[in-house]
Amino acid sequence: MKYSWNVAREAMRLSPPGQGAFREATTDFVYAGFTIPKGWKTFWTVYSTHKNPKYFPEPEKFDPSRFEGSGPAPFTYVPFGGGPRMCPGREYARQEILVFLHNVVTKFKIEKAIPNEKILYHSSPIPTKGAPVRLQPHKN
Ligand code: HEM
Repeated sequence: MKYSWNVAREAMRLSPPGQGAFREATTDFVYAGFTIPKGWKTFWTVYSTHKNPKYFPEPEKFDPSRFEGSGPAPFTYVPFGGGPRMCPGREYARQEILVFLHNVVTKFKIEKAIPNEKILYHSSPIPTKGAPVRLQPHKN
């Protein structure tokens, strides 16, 4: 189910379920010209990392082929975080997403009821109208 997972990954790139997390600087460091002193709280963001055109050309375009081959460079695609505190539920989430996708796609034609529905980001992305869909069972 490589292609299905690439589709899911591209969806999580454009609309990450989690927006990032806090970290405490364990030492003084300089990032992009800013000095971050030891002990400061920092927030790493998933959303802006995923939209970096250096790593994701045409970042607004939905393109699952980005994940083919060796895929994005390390720490440029981080829906589950990275490093020692990376999401321990990521493999379970992958299985859940793929099982759900498989059942919906093989059984139904799915269509958004509100094509350009707005998404609000209250930490997690929330479709303003609840993302209603029309499902039509396949004929065969
Ligand atoms: C699409 C689904 C999910 C996404 C996008 C997601 C994303 C994340 C992110 C971004 C973090 C922070 C990682 C960091 O600070 O570096 C995290 C942490 C965590 N996630 Fe998930 N997660 C998902 C599903 C799950 C599931 C299904 C579970 C459990 C069954 C889970 C359990 C946890 C736990 C316990 C942490 C804290 C880890 C720590 O601080 O050491 N997550 N997740």
